[in-house]
Amino acid sequence: MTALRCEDVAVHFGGVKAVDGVEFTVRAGSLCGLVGPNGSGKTTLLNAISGLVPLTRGRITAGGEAVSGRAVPHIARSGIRRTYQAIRLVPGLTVLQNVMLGADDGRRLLDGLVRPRRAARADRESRDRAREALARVGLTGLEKSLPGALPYGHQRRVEIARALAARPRLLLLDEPVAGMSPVERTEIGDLLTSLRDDGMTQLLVEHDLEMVTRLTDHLVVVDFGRVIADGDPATTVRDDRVREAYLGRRHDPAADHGAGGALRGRDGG
Ligand SMILES: Nc1ncnc2c1ncn2[C@@H]1O[C@H](COP(=O)(O)OP(=O)(O)OP(=O)(O)O)[C@@H](O)[C@H]1O
Repeated sequence: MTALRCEDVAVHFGGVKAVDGVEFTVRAGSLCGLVGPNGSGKTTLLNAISGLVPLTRGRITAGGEAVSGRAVPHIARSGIRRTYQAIRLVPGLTVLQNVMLGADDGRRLLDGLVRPRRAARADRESRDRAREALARVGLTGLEKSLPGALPYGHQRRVEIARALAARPRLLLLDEPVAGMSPVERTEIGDLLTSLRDDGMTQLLVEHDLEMVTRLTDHLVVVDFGRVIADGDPATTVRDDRVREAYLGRRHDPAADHGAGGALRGRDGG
């Protein structure tokens, strides 16, 4: 079954063709990697799927329903949740409160104004879901901490918990291990595979090709806003077009890694 389908998706910013005719499918229950050199259009694609940027052309569907053309809250309520490249936690709220923001689909706030009793029930539900999500990412016991007091790797987990609290059907992850130590990267990798084992569909943007090849079921490689390779990770990563996109010459990107290192592509960012 198809969880996500992008058909001829284009996002242009004036003359910049950030995404230009992208086609790919993510199978339900799979962990799909989306890789490519710096500036190849990965984040723009995640933004397009989550409704943050409008499509110049094309169509995106999730579980058969149209996503393109919908507003961000509608897409979020339809079960598509994401994390961001830069951590976006609210510093003045506790870990639990931050995660509760993900569990709440906006109705709690509305109910609070007009139906206080129903709001109290929704609040309890959000709290339960948030605790469940924190347990899932291994952060039980840190509910009352402020995010700024936690190590960086834990803050990333809080972000993932916030997305999980909505019990999404599709989780978009934008470089969830960026800036992490090798141990933290391995732990997050284990978390993503265990979520996949639970049946959660994920689209993972990540620069570390060795990690992506190891974790994912399927790999989509983009360059200059276009898909240049798509398929089984081990084969795809050795495709000549992928080698050339990363290094501008024949090379084996997957073999070119130190532990935890990441090939950043053309500009080495
Ligand atoms: N809002 C914007 N306005 C103009 N150009 C943009 C905008 N957002 C992205 N771009 C450009 O679109 C291209 C694709 O950017 P995008 O951030 O999607 O790439 P990326 O593959 O996620 O890069 P990275 O790996 O460095 O995060 C780049 O040339 C970028 O400068």
